[in-house]
Amino acid sequence: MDTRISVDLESYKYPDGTVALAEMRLEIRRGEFTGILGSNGSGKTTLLKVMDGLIKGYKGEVLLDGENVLKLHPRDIYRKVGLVFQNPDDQLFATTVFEDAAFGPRNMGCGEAEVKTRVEAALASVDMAEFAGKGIHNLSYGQKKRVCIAGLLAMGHEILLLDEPTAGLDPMGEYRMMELLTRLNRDQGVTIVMATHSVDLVPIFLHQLHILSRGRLIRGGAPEEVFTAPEELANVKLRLPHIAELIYQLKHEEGFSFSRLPLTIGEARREMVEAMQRSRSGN
Ligand SMILES: Nc1ncnc2c1ncn2[C@@H]1O[C@H](COP(=O)(O)OP(=O)(O)OP(=O)(O)O)[C@@H](O)[C@H]1O
Repeated sequence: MDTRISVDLESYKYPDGTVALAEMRLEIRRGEFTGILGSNGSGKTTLLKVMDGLIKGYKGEVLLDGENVLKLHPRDIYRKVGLVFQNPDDQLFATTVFEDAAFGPRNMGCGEAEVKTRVEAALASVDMAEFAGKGIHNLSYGQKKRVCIAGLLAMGHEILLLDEPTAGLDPMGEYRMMELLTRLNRDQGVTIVMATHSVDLVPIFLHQLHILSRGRLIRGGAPEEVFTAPEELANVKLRLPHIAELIYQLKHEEGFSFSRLPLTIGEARREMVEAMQRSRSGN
């Protein structure tokens, strides 16, 4: 997999002197589904804005497909990368769903036939085709989030940066949003980076995880490499996924023998069945 975004920052300070990012080094590779996990104020939104070229004035370098983001024309960034804000009301502004999703392609100079094709395909990708004529103000919060994503897909973005896409959604809405992002990633090859607090959803869906605390990268890797011990996560105001916490307690407090820390219900079930079999056979 080749690198699409490379972040190598010594530091970024907001104008009021707040150091929001420090010694931040990470890579986003083509086709990966990556999570940026951290507690409130850890620097997730700032990092996404740095990747999208919205924040400048940092010490260090951010590369998009090998080119310095600060030297690229905004048009060349937005052709490839799209940022979905946490609150859809900060992003949507047209009166209808179709018109909102059409804004980007029209702005890129696409003719009306091309705009229609792109918008219809993008709305279908996010399961919102039947809402094309509906007023934005009549949509639910979760539907608005989908329209935000459709607007970026209609522009043909290959990389989506999403700021807490599951925030404010009900449990089924969270799950459906993660399934939608998984589909875009797996079936359409969209590289996805999402900021989140949602430790329970992350291991089920994501390939890579970067944990931030106070603007610094604490650890990174596949979810099973990152979620290993509750103490380390508690230090950065996070926790293990519930299922991993249960297995961790059974192992460390009740003496059950598990070969590894499972992160999903399916993995936990397998581990428990194996542990029971070992216990019955006396091993
Ligand atoms: N415009 C700004 N001016 C000054 N400080 C800011 C600004 N925006 C963010 N900060 C500060 O930078 C730090 C990182 O903020 P950021 O919004 O990136 O965190 P976050 O991890 O996205 O938080 P949350 O999970 O609460 O959305 C915080 O200390 C915040 O107060």
